[in-house]
Amino acid sequence: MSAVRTPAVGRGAPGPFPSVAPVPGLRRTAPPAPVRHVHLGLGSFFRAHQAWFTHRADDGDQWGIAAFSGRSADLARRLDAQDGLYTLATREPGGETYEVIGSLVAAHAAADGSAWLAYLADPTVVVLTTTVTEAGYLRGGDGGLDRGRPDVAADLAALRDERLQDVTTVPGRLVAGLVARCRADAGPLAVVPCDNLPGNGAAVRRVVLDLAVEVSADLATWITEQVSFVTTMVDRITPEPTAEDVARVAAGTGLDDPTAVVTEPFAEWVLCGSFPGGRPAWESAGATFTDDVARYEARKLGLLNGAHSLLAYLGSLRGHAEVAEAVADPLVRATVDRWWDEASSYLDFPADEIAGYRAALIARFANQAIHHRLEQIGADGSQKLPVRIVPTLRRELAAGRAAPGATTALAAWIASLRTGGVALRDARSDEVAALALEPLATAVQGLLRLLDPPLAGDERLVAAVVRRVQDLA
Ligand SMILES: NC(=O)c1ccc[n+]([C@@H]2O[C@H](COP(=O)([O-])OP(=O)(O)OC[C@H]3O[C@@H](n4cnc5c(N)ncnc54)[C@H](O)[C@@H]3O)[C@@H](O)[C@H]2O)c1
Ligand SMILES: O=P(O)(O)OC[C@@H](O)[C@@H](O)[C@H](O)[C@H](O)CO
Repeated sequence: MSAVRTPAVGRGAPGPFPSVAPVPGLRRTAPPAPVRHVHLGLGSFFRAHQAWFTHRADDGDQWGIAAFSGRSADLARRLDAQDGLYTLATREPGGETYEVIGSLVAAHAAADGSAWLAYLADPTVVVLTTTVTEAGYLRGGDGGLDRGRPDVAADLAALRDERLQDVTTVPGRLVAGLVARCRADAGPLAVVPCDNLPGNGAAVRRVVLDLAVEVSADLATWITEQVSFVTTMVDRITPEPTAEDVARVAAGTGLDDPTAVVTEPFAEWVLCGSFPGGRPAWESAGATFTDDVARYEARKLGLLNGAHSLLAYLGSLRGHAEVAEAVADPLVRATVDRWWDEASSYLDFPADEIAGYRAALIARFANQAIHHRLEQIGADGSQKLPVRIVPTLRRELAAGRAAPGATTALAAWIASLRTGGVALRDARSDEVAALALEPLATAVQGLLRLLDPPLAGDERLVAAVVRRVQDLA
């Protein structure tokens, strides 16, 4: 991996700075690090965040990562053709810098079940990270595994029949890998979810154990004893790369890299939990290990992600396409501030730190070099709003306050569904679309129920959301 390290750029570097010199070619000139870490969900964020932290870690050359795409084979094939190497472009308004990331040493298609099982049965593999979207864990309304789904039932049947390579869902793949590990007596493993879900360690542990116990009680016991589930707060704004991004990276580096990723300079990773088999020294690359991750999660999910969802729906209704554009709109910005005032009262940080965090977020959102499409953020509203907006809304309502910021966020989602703000892409799109077509009051009640059943029983809230949807439509 040392053969592909580039000069330290990006996080902490003073800006603005010009594009740096071309990176080395996208083929390895030295043997890669041994695989000790497996990742599921080979998307842009993993490449800008977890793989980058490992690349930057002091002992990164001991920690190769084998990553599996969530669904498609194309990206894995392209990365494989480049020995897993790819360009990470860090973009500020004043310029772009490039690193070739070397920590990804093998890229596999989702369907490569035999490789998945072989890695997880290998005692030298001790870390498993995931980025599969909030919806990918298939949690039901109570947070447990949604057992009513046909794909979950099919995975359970495959696991019981020992057809471990036939599973298709994320919980199914995790459990199949753990069956292989248990059989091989390969020892402890840390599962490290890196999606925007509060308490993501406990959330993933629950769906995994819900499925495992149906396969066998012994398997569930083995998982309880051998597998730790680490909770993480992850942060780095990384939009889906466009063809224009790839062309700009090629122009800046002199190398054609179809797998290039564009990200912002800021990066944060806060982790809580044990790594019984060891881990990379991610703290040497800036990660924080703590016993109390919940307050970091609450701050990030409420202030950053909550504002992102508000920007997505309200911004698109006002004709904007990207975050930087939407946050520059005074009406949208004022609503974000209102939402932040509401969310901030429940955060366990000193007021000056919250003020600093908010100011930094405005600068991050306003970064016009990052083309973060509202449509990407607005996907899966039924999964995201319950963790980003609803907890604050419930507390505000319990305190007898009207919560206009939170109310506007939910109303903007509903108005967007009814009048075409961001295009509907949702894990529950059939239900969401059908509810949105109902007469307004029925639609509001049904959609609030989908987010959080008690909200639908609050008549004052329903009336307030109805009025707000009418204002926005
Ligand atoms: N992009 C960001 O700025 C960012 C920042 C913080 C956290 N995250 C988290 O990372 C996740 C992935 O973001 P990304 O930008 O890499 O997205 P992406 O679309 O580039 O990649 C997502 C990966 O997850 C897989 N996937 C998606 N849905 C799945 C499903 N239902 N089952 C199995 N696999 C599935 C995809 O195949 C792909 O491999 C987000 O959903 C979020 O929770 C992203
Ligand atoms: O990635 P998602 O789809 O969960 O959410 C979209 C954005 O809010 C999110 O990706 C943020 O950019 C990110 O969480 C910043 O760290």
